[in-house]
Amino acid sequence: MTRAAVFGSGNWGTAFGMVLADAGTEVTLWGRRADLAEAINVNRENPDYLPGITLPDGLSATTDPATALEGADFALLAVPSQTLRANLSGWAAQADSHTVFVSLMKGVELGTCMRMSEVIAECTGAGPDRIAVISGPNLAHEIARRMPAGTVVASAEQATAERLQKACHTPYVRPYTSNDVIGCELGGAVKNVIGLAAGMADGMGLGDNAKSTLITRGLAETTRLGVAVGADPYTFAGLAGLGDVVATCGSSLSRNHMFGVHLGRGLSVTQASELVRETAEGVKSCESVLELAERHGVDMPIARAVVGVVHDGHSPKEMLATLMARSAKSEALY
Ligand SMILES: NC(=O)c1ccc[n+]([C@@H]2O[C@H](COP(=O)([O-])OP(=O)(O)OC[C@H]3O[C@@H](n4cnc5c(N)ncnc54)[C@H](O)[C@@H]3O)[C@@H](O)[C@H]2O)c1
Ligand SMILES: O=P(O)(O)OC[C@H](O)CO
Repeated sequence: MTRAAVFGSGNWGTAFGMVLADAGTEVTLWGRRADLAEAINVNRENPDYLPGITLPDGLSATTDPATALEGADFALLAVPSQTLRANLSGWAAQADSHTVFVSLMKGVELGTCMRMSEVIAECTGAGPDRIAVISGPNLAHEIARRMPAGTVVASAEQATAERLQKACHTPYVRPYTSNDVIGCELGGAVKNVIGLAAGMADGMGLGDNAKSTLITRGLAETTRLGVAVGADPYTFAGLAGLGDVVATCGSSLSRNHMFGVHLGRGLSVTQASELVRETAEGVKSCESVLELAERHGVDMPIARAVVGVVHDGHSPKEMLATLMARSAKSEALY
């Protein structure tokens, strides 16, 4: 039987643990809190993140990373992107030499501008055949209710992608394989930044044309960055690109979207953080995405405008004025 350790018992770690278990994979969920692990094991529920959802039998929880990793074919990582490096320094040595590390995260590390698969490679020493990424339009609360979705399982090694695809294929999750790890990761990380901008537009009541324009031009600048760092531009037309940006920008279940809505309604970053208490990756990753773009000489006006609001004290109205005042140009798709 395939075994998986899932690190992070928040929304996505728990929901994706359910997917794996429903696909017949034996899952051990790691979390920091003993009381939450006990609630999961005894009550078959994660009351903090997915209240009212009964967890499948093939899923148990622990606070001990070694127990989670014992015999694991896959170690799936669903912690905040900015803590991954510190987390892996405590866990990596306990993994078997064959364990495949899988990023479920959608962020870029501050300071280094590394994608999560790059952080994994550096911290674990795993080669490309032992690294994978899963990304797509996957709102945890819908998946946990077994509502249908597609997703992308990406690894440089096709055999790794196919093994992981099998380990998470259920009647309600349809995983597609890809070899474009860079494109899938950047699609996931940058859509959170676009989601913040679209949320601000919604919060300001700017209408569907404005939001659609942000989605489309946001995808263009995401693709521009992706191509500059080695991604396949077509990946951004797929589930990990277009698919995810549409789900994020359109859903009130998206934390990034809702964070932006609060800002657009006039709340401060501190007030929005208090309302959206869960991980909204774009709030931090907008800075690392923009820095990555600048390192590669790529223009990302929407990401720059989001950084202006979230970190430099600009108002969403100023963001709108800045974006609309840009000089006229032809519509390059990236
Ligand atoms: N929620 C979704 O719908 C969804 C879907 C796809 C991808 N993701 C991505 O998955 C990742 C996790 O998101 P989430 O929704 O599960 O977030 P969450 O806020 O629901 O859960 C985060 C988990 O990480 C834990 N955590 C926080 N700080 C930690 C630390 N320093 N060390 C170890 N653990 C720590 C928290 O206790 C919690 O269990 C993010 O990168 C997110 O973009 C989320
Ligand atoms: O809640 P968000 O904004 O982190 O989005 C969740 C997923 O990434 C959507 O695919």
